[in-house]
Amino acid sequence: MASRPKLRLLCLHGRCQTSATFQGKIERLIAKSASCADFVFVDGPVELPLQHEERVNTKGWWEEGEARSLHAPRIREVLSQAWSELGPFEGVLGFSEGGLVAQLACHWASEGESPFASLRFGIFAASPELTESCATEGMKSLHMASSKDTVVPLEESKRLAARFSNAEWLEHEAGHVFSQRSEDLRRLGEFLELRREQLLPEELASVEEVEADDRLSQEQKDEVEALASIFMEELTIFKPTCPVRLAVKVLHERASLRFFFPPLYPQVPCVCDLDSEDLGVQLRRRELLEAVEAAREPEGFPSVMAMVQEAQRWIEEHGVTIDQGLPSDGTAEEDEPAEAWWLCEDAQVDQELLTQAEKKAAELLPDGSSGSRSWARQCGAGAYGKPWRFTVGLVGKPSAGKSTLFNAATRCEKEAAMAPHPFTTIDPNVEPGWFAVPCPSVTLQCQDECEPEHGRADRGQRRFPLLVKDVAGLVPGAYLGYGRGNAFLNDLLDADSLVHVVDASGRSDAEGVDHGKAGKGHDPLKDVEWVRQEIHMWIFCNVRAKWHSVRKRAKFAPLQPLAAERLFGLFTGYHCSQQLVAQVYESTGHRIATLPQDVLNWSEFDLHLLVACFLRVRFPIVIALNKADTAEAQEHIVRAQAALGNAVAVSARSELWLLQQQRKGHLTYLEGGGPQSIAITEHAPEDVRDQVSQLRQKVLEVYGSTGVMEVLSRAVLQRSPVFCCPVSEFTTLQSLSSGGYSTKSKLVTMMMLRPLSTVEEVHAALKNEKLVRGDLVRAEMLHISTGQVSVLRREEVLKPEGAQAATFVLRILTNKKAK
Ligand SMILES: Nc1nc2c(ncn2[C@@H]2O[C@H](COP(=O)(O)OP(=O)(O)OP(=O)(O)O)[C@@H](O)[C@H]2O)c(=O)[nH]1
Ligand SMILES: [Mg+2]
Repeated sequence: MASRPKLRLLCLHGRCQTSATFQGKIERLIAKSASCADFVFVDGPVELPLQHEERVNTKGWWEEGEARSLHAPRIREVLSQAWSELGPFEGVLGFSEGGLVAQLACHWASEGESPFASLRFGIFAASPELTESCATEGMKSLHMASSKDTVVPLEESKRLAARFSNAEWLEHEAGHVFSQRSEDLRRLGEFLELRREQLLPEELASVEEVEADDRLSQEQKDEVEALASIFMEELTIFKPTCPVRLAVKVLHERASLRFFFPPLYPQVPCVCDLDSEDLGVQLRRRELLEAVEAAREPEGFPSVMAMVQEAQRWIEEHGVTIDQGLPSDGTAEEDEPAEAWWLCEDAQVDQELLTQAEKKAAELLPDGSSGSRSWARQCGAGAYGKPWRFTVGLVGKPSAGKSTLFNAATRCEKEAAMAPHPFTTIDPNVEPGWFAVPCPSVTLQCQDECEPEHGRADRGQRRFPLLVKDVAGLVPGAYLGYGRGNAFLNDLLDADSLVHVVDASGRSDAEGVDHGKAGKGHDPLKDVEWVRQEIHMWIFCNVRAKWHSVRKRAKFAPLQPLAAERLFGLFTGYHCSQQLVAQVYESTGHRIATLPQDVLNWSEFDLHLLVACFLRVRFPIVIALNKADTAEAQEHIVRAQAALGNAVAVSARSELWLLQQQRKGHLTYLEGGGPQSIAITEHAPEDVRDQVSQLRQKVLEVYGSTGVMEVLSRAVLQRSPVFCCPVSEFTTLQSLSSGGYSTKSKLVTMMMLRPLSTVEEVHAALKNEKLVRGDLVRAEMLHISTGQVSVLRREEVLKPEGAQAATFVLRILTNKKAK
């Protein structure tokens, strides 16, 4: 494991940005150089007025019209605070106005002013020059500039570079931006690596050297000493000793937690990071770090010990996915029968048992039923009190049309690659797309005055955003690592539900190779079964490989209380809580109280059933019978829809074509609509007219629409979300919008929340989005069908009536008025 510490780099945003937006702009650089440097962001001290369509105020470093000189006390204060709470920093990186601030920092460091003396280099992107000449002695620099920059001319950036001796120069064509071109990122990465080698030697320090360093506080020295006596050779202390940088091994040689003490630690928090080259650990990195962060002691107290212990506990608890792919831990029971079902090789899955388990699971948990159960809340960890940003994952075999559906669903200008050969897509594409929700304006008879935030109310529905994720094609045996195998399956983990894209034309075989019209005719119904089973086997094999660890706990009396936690913990890697797994466990007819005795007698079927039920709840799947426009598809679609509840005929290519023609001005098209939704413009070419008439005949008249919007909507509604329209008055139906203002138009704002959200959580979500201020005083609901108003209790759960999507018109009163 690397023994060299990382650089700390202070990043300064440009005018009209914030630390968060700037971080987003350079995220590729951060990702590429994460192993070499920590990127730390701070906000400028001047809050700029809200601009059109902005939801938060952006920041700047100087007031409007103020001279940008070396005399800048407000900026010095911000930087000094950053240095003592988040620093010290070896480097500074500034974009545009932030580049001026970076010059100030270099100047103060060159002059030896406290606390900036640690600073050794600067990266200046699209940076103007300070009016007064600043000191640059001892500073290395890299300058990024563009001849296409119309804000800061190239010449000015060149003059700035000339002020530094040995300046490195990097020119690009992208204009007034921080270039994210791979070539430029590589150069920047090399520059950072070199600084790291020069400034941070690969040398370790002893506890005595830490003790002897006068620059460190006694509290910091005491903590290092205590850690050394507890962790001994598991602890590494890096040189130089000030600031303190440590690493503690938490998983033998495979992972360490790194700690960095800012000068004011423990009064300000230490920085903690996970260092691991192990894939299993990296996959869980964010979760592990969240758990570790939550274990911090209050400020003023040493935290490293508690954080390391939490990491060790978490790793033990989640062992299943952490050491995925690692050699066995050797804990398999010696006395287990050699032919036991849980000791099988991966490839040995009893297909018959799996099919039976799926059937039983479908009876126990019919499609779309889980959202209305009392435990639907447990599905998807902890995002209550916030709007639900829903992600639909598109899965299916290669060339089924996933990327075409993705491009159609997201109206993506920069289209995901589509081609008639397998594995066109390797890395997942993620973009915002749209689905349709019932709009309450229809029943409330105000459709004409209703202007939804997105699009408009039409045919009783309105558009609502979601994220669509297009992943690589799945091939048989993916769970064993074929195709892109497990990496692909991992890409799906953040999806809230799945759309399985099936090539309903039957022209392509199981591997996705298109045999055209001459193809023998593959039965698309076979594909439908197979994808669910592939995901099932992936989870099943992962759990089965650790089954011995559940048995171990169930067998020995002192460990029995841990058996349930262990079993449920084996599922939490699929982004869900232990409580959810516990509820799914009970839905299979078992009782948690007798779990240790029961699981010892479990057959392979029992585990299949648990996995099948879990899958139905965690990853509900809707089928898109794609390529509905082809002649061969019709027969298959009729058969498939008769056999399956949740299958929609789709022609992704037609939807995409319509959107492209609309963009070219050849027609107008109401997305998701039927034969009447297309109006050809006067000057449309003849071939476009022909195509439209074919498309109407083959798709819209047969299936009602292209099916794209429909299939996404079904995928979302499977998870039973709650939709809320907050209004200021029921009489006017005027919406609440940003800042708590009410708008002139009716029912503008709609928010999607997780199933069974309470009134209190709706309030929290509205507050989170800055639609209301203050504490909840009273909540009222307008019954859309009767026009009656009722008062809601704060703990009241918002439940749909019947199978309809749950849409609520609410009036939330708080103790603070809108600003
Ligand atoms: N006729 C017809 N062809 C379609 C439709 N959707 C996609 N195709 C074609 O099917 C081929 C494969 O489409 P892609 O969208 O690249 O398929 P994919 O599932 O993303 O494939 P991989 O990325 O390789 O997994 C392309 O030639 C598409 O034009 C459709 O609705 N109708
Ligand atoms: Mg693709």
